[in-house]
Amino acid sequence: MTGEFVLTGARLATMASFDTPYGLIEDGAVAVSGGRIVWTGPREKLSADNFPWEQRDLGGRLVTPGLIDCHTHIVFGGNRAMEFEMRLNGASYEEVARAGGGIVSTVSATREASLEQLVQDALPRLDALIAEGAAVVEVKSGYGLDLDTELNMLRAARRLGELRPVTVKTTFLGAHATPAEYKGRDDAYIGEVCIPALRAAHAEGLVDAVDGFCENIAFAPAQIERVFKVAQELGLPVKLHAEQLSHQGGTKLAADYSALSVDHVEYATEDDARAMAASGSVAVILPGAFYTIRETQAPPIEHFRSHGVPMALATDCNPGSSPLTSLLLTMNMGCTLFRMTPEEALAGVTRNAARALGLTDRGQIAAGMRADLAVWDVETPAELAYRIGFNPLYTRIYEGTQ
Ligand SMILES: O=C(O)CC[C@@H]1NC(=O)NC1=O
Ligand SMILES: [Fe+3]
Repeated sequence: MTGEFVLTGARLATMASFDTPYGLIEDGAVAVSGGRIVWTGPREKLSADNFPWEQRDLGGRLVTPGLIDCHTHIVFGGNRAMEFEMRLNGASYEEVARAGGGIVSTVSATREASLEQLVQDALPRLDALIAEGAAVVEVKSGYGLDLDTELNMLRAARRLGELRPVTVKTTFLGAHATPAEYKGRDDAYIGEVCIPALRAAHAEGLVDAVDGFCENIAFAPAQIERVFKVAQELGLPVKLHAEQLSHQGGTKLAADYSALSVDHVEYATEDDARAMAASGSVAVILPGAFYTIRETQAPPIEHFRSHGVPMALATDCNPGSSPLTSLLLTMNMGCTLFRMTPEEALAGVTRNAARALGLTDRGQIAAGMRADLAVWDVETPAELAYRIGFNPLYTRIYEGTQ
């Protein structure tokens, strides 16, 4: 189904209003033309004269906005199952990192991989996300840590968006770790590799946003700020992995730069939440990493709620701390591990995830939005977060095409 059509008999979780939970419209209709939603509302208010198009009755099925995974590292070489075993033998995530494992151990496999190999390795991960209704996927660099490979990763990310009916948003993450050849010389790496790679990637049109890893096993706020200053000079928005394993003050820095989002935030404080509320930054909650590295400090959901900080949820799909390619399981984890409500979880992979990527025409079912929709064989929206390991997707509509 493509072109102009009307969906009827749909329970619409529009995520577009706060009047009712999920912005729910019980017996709704959606008129689509040119890949856009041109009208939506209760079926009885649909004027067939205005939209004399093919109608398709969805039989009462639930319709949500197409899902959005706003934080992934799905482009990388190799895998890290052996570290999984190390941790099962008692090594902590930080001990693995300090022993030369962690991020830098994926770097050599990524540097050795061709562009085509990086694309082919990532496609199954992308397909798994699409199979659960994803319409937008953010993809970061950060496993090259040299100029050529950082660019190759972002080229692979762009290629993924050409090969599949999905929107790929790219994020430069050169400040992910210091590579072995710069061990103990973080500042030199930032100046000699990371920043030149950012400039080159931007010049090639490969960068939609800039990220960093602010942590005691990665970079200090002052080092991240060097990268953020260049992002600002290039007119690129920023986001930041912050307060994941400890409190380093990355959140405040990100808020100072009006970051689109601050991600992980397990160790964020109420003051951090206030700063994020003031800057309009989204808290991106990543339960897959919390779960995989057996973290014990949950993110301050209540502070985000009370200060009106929008919360997104994402897989953080990466080979070390979150080998997760299910947004539905991510939603379940957000509820079960962090006590987010099912409505917050759905907002986390739709409306708020769009905001975390600076997208204004995704993540909601409303006139003017792109016609990215997911149709589900469930009665209620809560079932999407409730079930574990079950994918009830009936069909996916991407930019008005089923
Ligand atoms: O272990 C990896 O490969 C990525 C870890 C991932 N990156 C980051 O900044 N925080 C994480 O948990
Ligand atoms: Fe991450």
